[in-house]
Amino acid sequence: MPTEPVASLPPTLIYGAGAVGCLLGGVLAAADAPVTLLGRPAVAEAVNEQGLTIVQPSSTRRIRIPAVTSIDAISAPPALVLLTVKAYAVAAALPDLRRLAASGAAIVALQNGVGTVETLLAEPDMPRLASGTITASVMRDSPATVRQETTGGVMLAPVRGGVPLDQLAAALTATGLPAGVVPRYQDLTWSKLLLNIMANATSALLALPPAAIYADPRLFAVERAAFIEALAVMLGAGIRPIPLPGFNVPLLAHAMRLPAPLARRLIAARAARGRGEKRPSLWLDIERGLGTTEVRWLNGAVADLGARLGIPTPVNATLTELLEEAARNPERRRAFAGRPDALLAALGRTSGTAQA
Ligand SMILES: NC(=O)C1=CN([C@@H]2O[C@H](COP(=O)(O)OP(=O)(O)OC[C@H]3O[C@@H](n4cnc5c(N)ncnc54)[C@H](OP(=O)(O)O)[C@@H]3O)[C@@H](O)[C@H]2O)C=CC1
Ligand SMILES: CC(C)(CO)C(=O)C(=O)O
Repeated sequence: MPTEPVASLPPTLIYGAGAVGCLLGGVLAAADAPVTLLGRPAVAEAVNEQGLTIVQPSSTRRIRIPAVTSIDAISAPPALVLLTVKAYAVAAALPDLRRLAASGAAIVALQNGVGTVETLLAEPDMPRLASGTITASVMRDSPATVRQETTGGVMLAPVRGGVPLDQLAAALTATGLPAGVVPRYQDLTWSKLLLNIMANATSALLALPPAAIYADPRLFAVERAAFIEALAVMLGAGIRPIPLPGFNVPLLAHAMRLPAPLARRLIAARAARGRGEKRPSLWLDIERGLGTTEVRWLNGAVADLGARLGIPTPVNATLTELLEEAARNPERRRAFAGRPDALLAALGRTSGTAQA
């Protein structure tokens, strides 16, 4: 029997059976919530045949959850859609999302970065929208196995129209993933962006793990400058850092503004562990060889808002450009892989100095 918070969750479709989608769908299905996964054929086939294996810090479970490859195969129209594709895959999903919205579904966008909510808001016929973020780090080990690498939870925020966010938060919390609701989606998405830009673009370009980025004071200075730029554009737009499950973002923002050596001493060790064994997302994106990454929604969003507000964001703008070039052209990435001096030079930072 599902517990009361899970029983009150309306029929829910997880659109994007990847690491995050499988974790959220899996924990809800394990608690008997009415969830269906929508994913690629290899994933749907493996999940339907073998069940979905969820590895969490304190348990490993195999869960039965129906998986489909098309919205035409769903038995009843969902009332709720958790959108869990990458930000760069949202455009291709729009025709499905329009049909789902037309049949009454509310859509919760769980992408990292800033821009997906705005894309959905531009859709005139999506009256019920919300935003969400997950702070746990999740990897896919095989088509039907996902691994939650770090503890964390989910934070949700309304965007437009009525979305049963309190029910969703209560259901997720009942499954063991602490979840809450905040009033302003901009605070939510930008606070998560602050976490996501840390040791992400630099790590992807250099093919070095976050621990190596934080160990080098010159690279830490780049991280700190990118973070402070992002914070400046947020504050300039009236957006505030807020606490997210497992991450005190306001305290992090305070620590980052301390002098660089002190900031590094306070932040480096915790930040290096933030993703567990998972590589930073932009590194994973670039290695998939699709020619695209989520950098436009991360550092790129900082540069875009900075340009609109007249706030300089040279580090984020350059990291966006370099990563986009490297995603399109592997030769460009080879120029930086394992070569901090080359990246520092491309960022206009004299090698050997730790500029603020
Ligand atoms: N993994 C993590 O630890 C965290 C990720 N996030 C964010 O959550 C979002 C999802 O990330 P993650 O789960 O890691 O990404 P994944 O790439 O693991 O999952 C997305 C899945 O959706 C599939 N997909 C994309 N478009 C469609 C479509 N039209 N129809 C069916 N399936 C589709 C993808 O298939 P294919 O690959 O073939 O396109 C992929 O299997 C991202 O924005 C990410 O930044 C947030 C917090 C933590
Ligand atoms: C940083 C993390 C793990 C969650 O906070 C994340 O969002 C990601 O790696 O994509």
